[in-house]
Amino acid sequence: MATPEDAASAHHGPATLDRVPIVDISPFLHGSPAERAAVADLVDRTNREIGFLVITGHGFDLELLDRWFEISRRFFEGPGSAKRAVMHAGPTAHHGYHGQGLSGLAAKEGEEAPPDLREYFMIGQTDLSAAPFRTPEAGRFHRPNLWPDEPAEFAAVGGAYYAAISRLGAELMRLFAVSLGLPEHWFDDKIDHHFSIVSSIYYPEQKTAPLPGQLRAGAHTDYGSLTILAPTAAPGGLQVRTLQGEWVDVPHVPGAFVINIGDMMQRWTNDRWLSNMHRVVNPPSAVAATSPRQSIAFFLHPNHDAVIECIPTCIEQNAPAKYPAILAGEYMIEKEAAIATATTKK
Ligand SMILES: O=C(O)CCC(=O)C(=O)O
Ligand SMILES: [Fe+2]
Repeated sequence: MATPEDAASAHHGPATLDRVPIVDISPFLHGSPAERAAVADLVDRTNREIGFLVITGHGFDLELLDRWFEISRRFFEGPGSAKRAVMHAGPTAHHGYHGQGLSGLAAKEGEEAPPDLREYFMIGQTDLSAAPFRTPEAGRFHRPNLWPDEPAEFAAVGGAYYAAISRLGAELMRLFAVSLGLPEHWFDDKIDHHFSIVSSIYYPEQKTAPLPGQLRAGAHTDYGSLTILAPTAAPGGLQVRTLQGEWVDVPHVPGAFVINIGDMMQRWTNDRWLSNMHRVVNPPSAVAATSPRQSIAFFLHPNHDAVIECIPTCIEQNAPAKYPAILAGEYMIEKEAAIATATTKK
């Protein structure tokens, strides 16, 4: 959203974070008020200055994560016909399989962008029987999932992952609330019928050299409130751009998640927090032909009818509210329309 240069001049001197911190959040989940406040303050600083953090001590079921990686890998390594059978239905219908596209993620940032060297599968809410999912306005955001027949456990494990990571997402929103000086439960009723997406991503081994400028994932920002990413330890990984303009590797810590802020959260916080640029680089050529990579992203999108307007604690004397109120769903529709325009201009 805002460029690092904008954010740097708005808020910071030179002593800003130049790497992604690793934060143990268990004192927030289980500690005393003072321990909770210490984690929350660190998270506020991190979200202002780099927009990315690596969290340990989150208590997530890592066996479920491993299982989902394994089932996903079998799907991606399986036959093309099985993938085509669950192809997503169109540019605004995300659920299902996405093959390598026509242009990369960086196209929406106005860059020339050859296709990203990846494919992915997107899952939304798995049980749409509750009333908030059944209104006419909700339909656009809550489509039925498409499930492949093979691997047989795909739907069960993918659905279990969606439910479990949604619970961690809600806990992190509580941590964010405290970090912003809000009551802990401030976001709860804004995410109780969220339209989040789990994206299981596969970056194949590279048998031929990438085109000039072609990456596993081009430089971009995420759109939602927060992203929870589980990467595998493979060469050719995630990088984030610091406020000083350097690309730095996001450290890989076994069993940890990478958390980052999306554009909606930057807007919600009146640009106090940074939705930062990141990308996935190619593996070194010596190992590229034998180095596939996987990651699993959870994009937390609040309720489609949540009002995104300047959070009260983010209005300061020298920072009046910058953006008009907008519904989270409308915001995403505007975003998708802008991206469609940017990518068809190429
Ligand atoms: O695979 C990764 O490490 C990051 C993927 C990503 O940034 C995205 O899909 O938005
Ligand atoms: Fe991303």
